[in-house]
Amino acid sequence: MKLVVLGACGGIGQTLSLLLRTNALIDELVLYDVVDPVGVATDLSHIPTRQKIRHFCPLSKTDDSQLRMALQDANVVVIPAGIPRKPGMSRDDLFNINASIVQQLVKVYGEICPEAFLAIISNPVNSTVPIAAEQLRSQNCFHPERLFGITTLDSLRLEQFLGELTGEWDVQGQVYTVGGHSGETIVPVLGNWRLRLSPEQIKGLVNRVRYAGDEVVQAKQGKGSATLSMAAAANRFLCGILRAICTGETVDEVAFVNVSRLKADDCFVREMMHKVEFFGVPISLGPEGVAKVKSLGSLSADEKEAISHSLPTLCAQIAKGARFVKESKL
Ligand SMILES: NC(=O)C1=CN([C@@H]2O[C@H](COP(=O)(O)OP(=O)(O)OC[C@H]3O[C@@H](n4cnc5c(N)ncnc54)[C@H](O)[C@@H]3O)[C@@H](O)[C@H]2O)C=CC1
Ligand SMILES: O=C([O-])CC(=O)C(=O)O
Repeated sequence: MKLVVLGACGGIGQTLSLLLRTNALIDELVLYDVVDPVGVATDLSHIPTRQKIRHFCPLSKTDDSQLRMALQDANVVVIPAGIPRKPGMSRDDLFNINASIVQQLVKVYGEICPEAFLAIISNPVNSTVPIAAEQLRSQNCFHPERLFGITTLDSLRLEQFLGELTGEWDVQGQVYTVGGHSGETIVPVLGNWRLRLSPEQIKGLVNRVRYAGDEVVQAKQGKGSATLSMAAAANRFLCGILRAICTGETVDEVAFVNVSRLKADDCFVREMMHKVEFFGVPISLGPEGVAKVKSLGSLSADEKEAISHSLPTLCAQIAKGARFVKESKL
């Protein structure tokens, strides 16, 4: 199993690579960054595992030969490349820089390893994932069941903040977020836990999860956004993908995916799939990618309303990503 990290020298990339270094399902870990990853790779290579570690960096601003080599025969590709926010910025403010970074990396992915699972971390996720999809469509190699925006950090935060309120932290899978990855497009789904909380507690919890990214951006005072918790979130998600590919088990995850062509059991989900092309949903993953969208269970009136409310913003951010690719000269 070969896993490639594109943007491996950043705050997320380094921490995530550390976590992946000890994953026994990975035979070859490849680090790629425009900043030479030789130091990070050498450092990680002293951690004893049978995993092979390799590193690549472009030879010049226009060189893509090293990226091509990095991606050769990849099974899983994760992209944390791109700039992070500073206080006062929205994730959408990152669009102008990160859109081109993601598009360029995905173009080469499409040429070299379009069958690999592709997981995108770079913000704004609500637009970078549609950018990847549109770029791959233009190359006739889009596999919607293998493209993911990683929104796991929102669910991690929900689990943690719920734990702080209830004293119960072992709630993975019982609560999660759906929708997108920005402000009001993040919709926490509380399942039976909503019965244990007062309306004020629910309101406070939902608001904290939605704006938890800002909490970290402000605390880091201009030195970036969440890196350590994001690396933990991406590691959780990638461990799920690796298990699904390597063991053939069906694995449950939540991710921002192209819902319009997926199977779903739930009629609420099916109805929503007609209104929006990409949405964060609970999914069952198999060795070929997303097998189906899982049911959202019984939603509260507020959760349903929040989902409806998220759709116009999400649709606009998705369309912005697709338009960027259609108008680009890449
Ligand atoms: N999906 C999510 O929940 C989250 C997403 N993020 C996003 O992740 C991204 C990365 O964040 P950090 O690691 O904190 O940033 P960082 O600035 O520490 O690292 C980014 C890395 O990307 C590299 N890079 C830039 N252009 C590249 C290219 N063309 N090819 C390869 N590498 C390239 C940089 O050299 C740098 O090493 C940001 O866009 C941030 O907003 C951050 C937290 C959560
Ligand atoms: O807030 C940011 O810019 C980074 C991010 O997506 C998060 O922490 O959720």
